[in-house]
Amino acid sequence: MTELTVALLGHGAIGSVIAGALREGHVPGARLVAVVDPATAPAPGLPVVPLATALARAELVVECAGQTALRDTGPSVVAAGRHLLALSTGALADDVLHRRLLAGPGRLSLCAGAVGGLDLLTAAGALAPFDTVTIRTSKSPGSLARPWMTEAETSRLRTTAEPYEVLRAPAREVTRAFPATSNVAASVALAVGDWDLVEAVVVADPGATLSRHEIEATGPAGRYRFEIANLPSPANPRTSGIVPYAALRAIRALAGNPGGVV
Ligand SMILES: NC(=O)C1=CN([C@@H]2O[C@H](COP(=O)(O)OP(=O)(O)OC[C@H]3O[C@@H](n4cnc5c(N)ncnc54)[C@H](O)[C@@H]3O)[C@@H](O)[C@H]2O)C=CC1
Ligand SMILES: O=C([O-])CC(=O)C(=O)O
Repeated sequence: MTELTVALLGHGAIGSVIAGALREGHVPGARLVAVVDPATAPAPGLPVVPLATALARAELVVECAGQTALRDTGPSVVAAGRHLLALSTGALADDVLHRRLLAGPGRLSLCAGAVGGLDLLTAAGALAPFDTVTIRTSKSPGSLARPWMTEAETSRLRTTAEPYEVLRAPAREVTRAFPATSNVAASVALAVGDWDLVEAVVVADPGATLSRHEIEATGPAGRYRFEIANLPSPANPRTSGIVPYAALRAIRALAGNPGGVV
C-alpha cells in the first residue's frame, strides 16, 4: 500500500500534537511531508514550507489553523485537487465558501473534533427531520473572551462566581461569535443538515476544569443526548486536548485503517 502524504495547515495546540504523532510513526500508512504556519520556524525533522510547496507534496491537507485560515486557504487546497480535512467547521457557516469547498476537484471532509455522536445524528436526521436540536457548550470564562465584547461583558467574564449564559442563538451566529470555541455547534448543524434548526448555547463556568458539550436532539427517529466533558489542551485552554487525537483517528481512517470503526 502506498503511504498517504499529509500536510498540516496550522502548527499550534492541535497541529503540533498531530505533527509529533505522525513524525513518531503512530499512524501507519501516513507520512508528514509539510507544515504550513507563519508562526512556526523550521526545525530538524519538521518540514515547514510555504502553502504552494505543501500542495505539491501532500495528498491530504489537515486544516487546524482557524476559521479565517480555512476561508483564506481552503479554496486553493481543493482547487489543487487535494483532499482537505477541516477542523474549523464554523467557517462553513458561509454558504458560498462551503459550496466552493465542495466544488472540487479535491474532496472536503470534516473532522468531528471535540465531540462525538455526529454519525448517529446524521443517520437519525436521514430517517426523518429533527424537531429540536441544541448544543450547550460550557467552558472556563477566560477561554470565552472575544474582541467584540463590551468592557462590561469582559469584566463579567473575569469576575463571575457563578455559571451564566453568554450567548444563546442559532448555531450559525454562535460559531461566528466564538470562532475558536464553538466549531462544534457548526459540526452539529452540518451533521443534521440544518443550520436554522440548531440552537447553540455558550456558558461561562468559573468552576469548569473540563470543557463540556451537551448535545440533545429529538425527532421522529428518537431522542438523543450526548454529554462530553474534555480536559482542555495544556497549550490552549480554548481547545479540548482530545482534538488532535480525533484528527489522528480521521487520518488513520483515510490512510486505510484495516478493521477500524467507520
Ligand atoms: N472542530 C472542533 O472540535 C475544534 C476545532 N478547532 C479549530 O482549530 C483551530 C486551531 O486550534 P488550536 O490549534 O487550538 O489553535 P492555536 O491558536 O493553538 O493554533 C493555530 C495555529 O494556526 C496558525 N495559523 C493561523 N493562520 C494560519 C494560516 N493562514 N496558515 C497556516 N497557519 C495558520 C497559527 O499561527 C497557530 O500556530 C481553532 O481556531 C478552531 O477553529 C479547535 C478546537 C476544536
Ligand atoms: O475543543 C473544544 O472543546 C471545542 C472547540 O474549541 C471548538 O468547537 O472550536
